Amino acid sequence: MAETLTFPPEEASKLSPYLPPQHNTSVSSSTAPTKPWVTLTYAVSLDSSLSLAPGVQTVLSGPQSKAMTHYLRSKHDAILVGVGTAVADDPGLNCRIAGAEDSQPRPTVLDPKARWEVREESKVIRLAREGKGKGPWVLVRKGAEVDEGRRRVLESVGGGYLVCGNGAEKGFGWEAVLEVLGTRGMRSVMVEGGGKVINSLLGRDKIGLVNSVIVTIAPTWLGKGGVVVSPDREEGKEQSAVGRLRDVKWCPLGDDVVLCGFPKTS
Ligand SMILES: NC(=O)C1=CN([C@@H]2O[C@H](COP(=O)(O)OP(=O)(O)OC[C@H]3O[C@@H](n4cnc5c(N)ncnc54)[C@H](O)[C@@H]3O)[C@@H](O)[C@H]2O)C=CC1
Ligand SMILES: Nc1nc(O)c(N)c(N[C@@H]2O[C@H](COP(=O)(O)O)[C@@H](O)[C@H]2O)n1
Repeated sequence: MAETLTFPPEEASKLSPYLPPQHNTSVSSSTAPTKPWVTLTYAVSLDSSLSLAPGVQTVLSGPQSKAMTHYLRSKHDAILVGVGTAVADDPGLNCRIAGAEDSQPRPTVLDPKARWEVREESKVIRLAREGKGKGPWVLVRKGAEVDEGRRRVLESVGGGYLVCGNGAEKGFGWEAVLEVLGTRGMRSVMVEGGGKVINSLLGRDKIGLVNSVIVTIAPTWLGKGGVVVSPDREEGKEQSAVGRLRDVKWCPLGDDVVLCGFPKTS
């Protein structure tokens, strides 16, 4: 049986400035879609690695910061990962906080070429079927060849393939991703990873898309060869475009420390 997690209210209150506005009502169909609030959140080692190697799931968060991640999931409408993570981790992408079982985020997978072999046994599908999570949305490029069996699996749990962008780009721009989510009533999205997703979201032309950053830092070095968070640096500049966070707060949680802050908006 899946574990149930608890996250103490005194810890939760420290995070509240960095969370999206909470809504008690469902979105009315007349509400114009707006860009969802984006929280970028992940766990890294002291050498900025998300995992030991591409395709390898690596536990970094201790129990308290893991509970924090699930608390964050309860505060967002959607949770987003790249297909690399979906393939490597077979993630559940649900919320397992006691008392927040009804606040399930919508799992969203960026998969331009529709290569994720989602099946009945995939954890996210099993959890959705058991009523412990929602059916995933898989964002694919216009013209992607979609497997009909996988489509049936997704749709059987209320998920599905969503076409994103105009097919002109290899992937799709973040603006297109957020538009697809906003149009479907998602007012907040928590981006969890992996490396390509995070580094692309911290790119030069993405300033203003990320509203807050919450990073768990685990007291370990994974060593060379890991999947590293390190966005491109503009030529001749002393830092990446996203630069330094403001209004920073450091919250120790067990052996880990959680860093919260706001990125540049312009
Ligand atoms: N420690 C942590 O908090 C986390 C660790 N991970 C780890 O990260 C690793 C996976 O990272 P990566 O291999 O870099 O894969 P990834 O999860 O970033 O997925 C990359 C793929 O996503 C798609 N994609 C990414 N950005 C896109 C965009 N803007 N538009 C369209 N498609 C886009 C592309 O198909 C790309 O090849 C795994 O080992 C996983 O365990 C993943 C999430 C969180
Ligand atoms: N917060 C955090 N700490 C770690 O140590 C991790 N490895 C991850 N990974 C992310 O969590 C997903 C798996 O969790 P569930 O099966 O959904 O509970 C994984 O896919 C990454 O997005 N996160």
